[in-house]
Amino acid sequence: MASLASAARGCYNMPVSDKYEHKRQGFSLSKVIFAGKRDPRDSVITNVATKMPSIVPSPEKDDVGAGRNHVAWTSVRQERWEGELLVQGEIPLWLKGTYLRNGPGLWHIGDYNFRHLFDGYATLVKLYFENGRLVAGHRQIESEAYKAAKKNNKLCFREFSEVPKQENFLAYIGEIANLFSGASLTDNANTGVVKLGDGRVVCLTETQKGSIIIDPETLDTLGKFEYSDSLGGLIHSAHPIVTDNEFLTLLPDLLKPGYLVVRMEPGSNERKVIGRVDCRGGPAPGWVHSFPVTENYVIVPEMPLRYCAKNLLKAEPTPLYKFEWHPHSKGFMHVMCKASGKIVASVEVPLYVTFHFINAYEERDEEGRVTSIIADCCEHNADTTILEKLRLQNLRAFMGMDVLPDAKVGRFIIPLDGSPCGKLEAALDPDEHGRGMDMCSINPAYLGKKYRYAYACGAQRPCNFPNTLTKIDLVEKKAKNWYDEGAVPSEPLFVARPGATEEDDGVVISMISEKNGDGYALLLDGSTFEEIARAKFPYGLPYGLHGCWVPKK
Ligand SMILES: CC(=O)/C=C/C=C(C)/C=C/C1=C(C)CCCC1(C)C
Ligand SMILES: CC(/C=C/C=O)=C\C=C\C=O
Ligand SMILES: [Fe+2]
Repeated sequence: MASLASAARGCYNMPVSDKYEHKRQGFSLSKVIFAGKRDPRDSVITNVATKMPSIVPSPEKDDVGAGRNHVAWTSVRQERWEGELLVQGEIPLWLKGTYLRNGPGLWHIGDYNFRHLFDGYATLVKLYFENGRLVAGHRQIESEAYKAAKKNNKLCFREFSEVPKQENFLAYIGEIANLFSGASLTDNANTGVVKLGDGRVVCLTETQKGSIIIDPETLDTLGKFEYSDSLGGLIHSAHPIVTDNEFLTLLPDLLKPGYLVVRMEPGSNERKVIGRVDCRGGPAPGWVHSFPVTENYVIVPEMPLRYCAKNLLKAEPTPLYKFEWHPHSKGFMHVMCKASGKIVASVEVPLYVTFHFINAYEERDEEGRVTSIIADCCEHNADTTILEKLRLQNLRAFMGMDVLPDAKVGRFIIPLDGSPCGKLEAALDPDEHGRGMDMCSINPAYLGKKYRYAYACGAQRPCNFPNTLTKIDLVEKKAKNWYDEGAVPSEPLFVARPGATEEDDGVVISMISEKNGDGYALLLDGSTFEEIARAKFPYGLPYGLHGCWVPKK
């Protein structure tokens, strides 16, 4: 057990093994005992499964509720917890498996507070469903960046907006040199989590070294996912396209502006090049947080929000962090044939800003020839201020003003007949979802295919962050919205009912951070979008980004 003295220093100085006694025997979850700091703000509850008393994480209640500091933007207090949750409503019996959600849940080291939502150390949350019951938990990912911060009580690697402070000029030069080799970049895998075709579960961020294998049951950090090829580069898309058959991703080339489109087989760590896209504008490739695919093509977006080598080197953040807005460089969409690597279209499109593509598909004529590609994304009306809005001080400062910039379901229409330009329009009236739009998912069986439904976060204004769950019907051009006043819901993840024939036959899982500092897991019916179950966590949940579903074998 940690001594009281070390406990008083808080979680950073305590080895994980000292902090917990933690066993799991099927559903009779045994002890989940936190031996850390005893603080009046820590709530003592009884573990639902065992009636064992346990101390569980709790947000700083004083700071939440009054609009000062929402639990969504408050660091989780303990490194891990697990317990069974009491379920209100009915969890369908067919729902068997684990929902995993990754995200930056710890935004400080000692007294030092991080600047941006994307800076936080990765917190994995799990919801394990079986027989209508639900076991939940969370755990910090043990990245090198997180471990070094704990050990040294300071930032040691470059995060999204944070750069370690150097003691002298020589150290500064050393750090810059390490930037070129990638050594000073973070491996804080805080963005997404994917299940590969071979069963390995990998947490990811935008640095390639931040690819970390975890155990979806225990949430243990198992080690780095090492790419065995020699493709090099330091960064990649945070959102590879992962199916049972392949892993596709984009590697931006900052030296000779372009992107490598690469593919990895299940069971392998070796990415192979499908082809290369050369950028058509600007001094650097556009930021590729995500990209879409169709059945036969990989769509490579070239956004006018571009990586910026100069900003990468800076110690102090610039308004757009490691990026720069280049409207004169224009925006493009490139279409590459997956089988041959040939570029079949490269069109100029209106300026755009997106983090997340929703889906894409091929439109065909009567003879079955592909005439165009439709690619949908959460589009921020070509306005980069969304990045600034995601600064923690802005998220925490909500005083009821309507400050979330408008966004829409942006639909790119990319002709394949050699026309030089594509179109970008709103797939439906953005007022249907309150002009907020991000954090999307679809039925994975419709990946790359003509589809009708998307699930995402929308807005009920006034707000400073997407605060609704929305089901978008792209045929009827209508949305159904779920809202809980003051709550911040995380990305809705659709899980199909086994054997379903309708696209929306399944459930939607989201995690909700409430305005009173509490949090709950929420299940909506995929079709009606009505609540079917919720389960309250014994502590408030920080906001999280992306999730995945790991079905029970
Ligand atoms: C959480 C999220 O959505 C995005 C995270 C992005 C990160 C951590 C980006 C990190 C980077 C560096 C540390 C330096 C190189 C550039 C860049 C990929 C932006
Ligand atoms: C949370 C977010 C945007 C919200 C704006 O409407 C973007 C997250 C990006 C990274 O995964
Ligand atoms: Fe993302």
